[in-house]
Amino acid sequence: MKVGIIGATGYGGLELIRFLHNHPEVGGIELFTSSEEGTIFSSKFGHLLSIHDTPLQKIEVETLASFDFLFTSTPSGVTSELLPPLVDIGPKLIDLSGDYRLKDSSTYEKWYKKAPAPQSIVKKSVYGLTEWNEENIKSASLVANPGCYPTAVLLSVLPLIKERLIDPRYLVIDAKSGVSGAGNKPSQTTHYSEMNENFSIYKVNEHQHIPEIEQAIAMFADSETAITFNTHLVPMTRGILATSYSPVQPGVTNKQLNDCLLDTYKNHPFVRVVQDVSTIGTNRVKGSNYCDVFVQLDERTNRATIVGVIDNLVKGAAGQAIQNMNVQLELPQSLGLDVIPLFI
Ligand SMILES: NC(=O)C1=CN([C@@H]2O[C@H](COP(=O)(O)OP(=O)(O)OC[C@H]3O[C@@H](n4cnc5c(N)ncnc54)[C@H](OP(=O)(O)O)[C@@H]3O)[C@@H](O)[C@H]2O)C=CC1
Ligand SMILES: CC(=O)N[C@@H](CCC(=O)OP(=O)(O)O)C(=O)O
Repeated sequence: MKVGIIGATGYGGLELIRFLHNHPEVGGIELFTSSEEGTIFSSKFGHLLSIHDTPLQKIEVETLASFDFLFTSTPSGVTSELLPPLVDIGPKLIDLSGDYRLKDSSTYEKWYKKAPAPQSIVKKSVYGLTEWNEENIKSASLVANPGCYPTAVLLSVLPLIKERLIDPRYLVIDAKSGVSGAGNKPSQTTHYSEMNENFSIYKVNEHQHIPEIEQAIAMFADSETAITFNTHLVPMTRGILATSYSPVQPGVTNKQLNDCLLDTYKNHPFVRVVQDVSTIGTNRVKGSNYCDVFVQLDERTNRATIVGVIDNLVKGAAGQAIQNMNVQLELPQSLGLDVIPLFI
């Protein structure tokens, strides 16, 4: 099977290469660029010496049309124009950007401040939160891979909202991310001397993942809600930890909350329900496709504390994208993704 990666030089692209390299069904991986055509990949990324010594190729629809799968890992606003001519002409498309996640074009315009993709194509796209949308992903021609924060948040809160154990009207989400979440383009906020030894909040009440989380809560848990969601930058490279707070419905117990998570994910290899809070943390999932979830009822306030942890570049991006490819091919979800977290 022939696979192409557009945006291969970015962090999401590099993680796609790392996992697809070991995927038994992938015969060839070809890498595309908008800015460095002809550059030998391993001359730019030394860790791929003797693994990817091929030149980066120019992005051309005619060339891309011959692939079985195309992964696009580009900034928002790129695939809204690039992908429409490729839909339904051959390759299955998996887009890691936010361009096809939001079903309402005016919502995309408002939060991303960019022109939306054509509505007819957005309509065809399938939201790739694997554990919650497997049946639709199977037959999708275009998968909109979820955002990194939404993955950590949704996998932890959706079961509890769906089973009406918590009240999503008062859901408050406090999320933290490592710096690789911002991609490889240098900026003032990610500059080492300004980010190191610093812990900051950003995009207060205006993060573009707010409408994505609300849309998914409506889609999978049948609840309309307006969430409070804020994001923080932590001086580390990888990882997201999202802590959500919500009142529980009257009479709900800690056991019911935990049983709900355990029951929801009993047949899902990548979501682990953690019982002992001392074993939850970004280094327990680092480099892997796991999402660890945790819930505990505060009996004093009758509010639940709900935690979701992922590696933003794996379950939050490349790993989930490959998990979706496996679903589309009706292969075991963990094929090519079965790695132990780095931990130390
Ligand atoms: N980093 C993360 O944790 C996550 C990122 N995402 C999303 O995935 C996408 C990729 O993220 P990430 O890898 O971090 O980003 P990076 O900034 O690290 O990489 C993006 C890559 O896109 C390519 N690119 C830039 N402009 C264009 C263009 N006009 N046409 C085609 N390619 C272009 C560049 O490669 P070249 O110059 O070679 O073309 C660049 O290396 C983004 O939409 C991001 O929001 C989603 C989940 C998690
Ligand atoms: C740390 C950091 O800056 N993270 C980025 C992640 C964004 C992202 O991946 O954006 P889309 O998925 O919506 O394209 C942010 O908060 O904007």
